[in-house]
Formats: sequence, C-alpha cells, structure tokens
Amino acid sequence: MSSIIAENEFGQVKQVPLTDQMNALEITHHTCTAKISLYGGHVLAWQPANQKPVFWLSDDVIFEQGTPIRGGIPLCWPWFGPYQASSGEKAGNHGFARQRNWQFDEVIIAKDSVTVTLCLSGENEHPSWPYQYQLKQQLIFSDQFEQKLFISNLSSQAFEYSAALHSYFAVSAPENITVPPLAEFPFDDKVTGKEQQFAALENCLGEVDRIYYTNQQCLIEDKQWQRTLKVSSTNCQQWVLWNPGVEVAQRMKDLHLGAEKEFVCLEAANTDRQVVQANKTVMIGQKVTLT
Ligand SMILES: O=P(O)(O)OC[C@H]1O[C@H](O)[C@H](O)[C@@H](O)[C@@H]1O
Repeated sequence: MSSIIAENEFGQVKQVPLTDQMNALEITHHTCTAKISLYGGHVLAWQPANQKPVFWLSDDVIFEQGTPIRGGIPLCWPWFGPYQASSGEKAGNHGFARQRNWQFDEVIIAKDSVTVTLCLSGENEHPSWPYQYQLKQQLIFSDQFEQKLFISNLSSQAFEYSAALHSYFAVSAPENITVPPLAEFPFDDKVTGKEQQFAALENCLGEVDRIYYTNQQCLIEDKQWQRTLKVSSTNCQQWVLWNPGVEVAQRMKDLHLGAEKEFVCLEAANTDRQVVQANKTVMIGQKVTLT
C-alpha cells in the first residue's frame, strides 16, 4: 500500500511497495522525480525536469534480500571489491551495506530541493568486519543531485573501510562517451591486472574496469544525447570506471540483453582501506550536475 510521507506546495514523498517485502520512496518535486529503495539505501532513479533519466536501472533487476540491486547507486561498503582479511578469509564483493534494510530517518521538502536521510547501524555483521558502526546517508534531489555518506565508528577501536558510490549513469551508448580528464591520470586495469597504466580513453566501450588515481571533477560527455554530466566527489581518492562489455554482461543474470550498451559506471571511491578512529565520523560524497 502507498502512503504519503510528506507533502507541500513544492512536492511530495510517498512510500510505495517495491515488492511484497520491500519498500521504496518516490519523490515528486517541481525540479525532478526520484526513487530510493530502502533495501540497500539505494538510489534507483533521478530525473531532473525536462531531462532524460540520469541513473540507469536494469530491466532484469532482482529485488530480493541477499541480492544487490543492478543499477542506480549501489553503496559499496565497508569494502570495495572482494575482501581479503589478513587471516586469508574471503568475503563477497562490495561489502554488506548494499544488502541491508535501511531505516528512513527524515524528509525535508523545500522550495529548491528534497532531502532524504537514511540510516543503517549494526555490529558483528560479518566475520570479516565485526565493528560497531552507524551510516547516515543524506540524499539531496533537485535539478542537481548530492549524496553524502556519514560513516561513524561506534567501536572502542579504530576500523578500516573501503567504499564506492557505484553510480550507473544512463548513456546513449558507451562508444559515444568520453570522461575527461580521466585519461590524464594513471590507472590500475582490473581486466589485465596491470597497475599504473596510462592510455587514451576515446570512449567507454567495454570491457573497461579501471581504478583511476585521481579525485578531480569528471565530465561524462555524451555526444549523441548532447548531454554533459559533471560529477565531483568529496573525500574520495579514486574514480572507478566500469562497463562489462558484451561477453561479461551475457553471464550476468540481472542484465537484460544489450544492457551493457545503456550505461557507464563512474564510481567515487576509496579503493584503498581508510582508517576511522574510535568514536569518529567521516563523510564521503558526490555531486552530479547537468551542464
Ligand atoms: O557485480 P557487482 O558485484 O555489483 O560488481 C560490478 C562491478 O563493480 C565495480 O565496478 C568493479 O570494478 C567491477 O570489477 C565489478 O564487476
């Protein structure tokens, strides 16, 4: 059943069922529409008024406990990629935050924007990562988008995390996309395993899986759609650029046929582990604007 959470002359936020077990928040504002899944604390959609959707979501997305959502902005935390503990123990890709049910905390519908705050807290959630933590995610939607993830260490000892705000950006086709100024910086190539590479980036045709060592503001230039997205990050050290290409995409059960031609992932990331001292909070974030 749908229920209105907040409403005024500028917009409305509704809770709507995503499945029998999962709920989403649907935002309608004079500047944009957006949708957030509480499962994963996951932005599913954002579309500024009179624009095409900015984030991409798979037609074959699986909304199921224990399965990450394909598209939108998965929150990779408290680790990015596969985790290898010093004990040698392995854990699943991209941490557990994207597979938890987040609590909805606050909604503010203002004249210029809608702000939604979500929370997740826990302790002993994974044998590889037992610490007590709290996450607060602030999402601000308007004709631009801002995401802030506040990471609090509630343990009595320091912990380490790595993370990515793993945005799937909708594009006309990866071959039409350039991402200046990434090509000016060195990258680790996860496809070949070679580190500190330099190469031209004429387009984003996959398979591309690179960790770029820069945090400079990036542009996603789409020649066909004549759209440029400006993406900047806060307290993130790298950008990850990913498109699976046709062969990898065909092996992924939650990608529809041809899905790899519809998105490029540009992820604001800390791929190396970062320390958060006991009782401290750090923030990582990103901002997306259309030019
Ligand atoms: O399938 P997932 O666990 O969501 O990961 C999807 C992709 O995420 C990142 O971009 C990584 O760099 C890729 O290596 C990975 O394949």
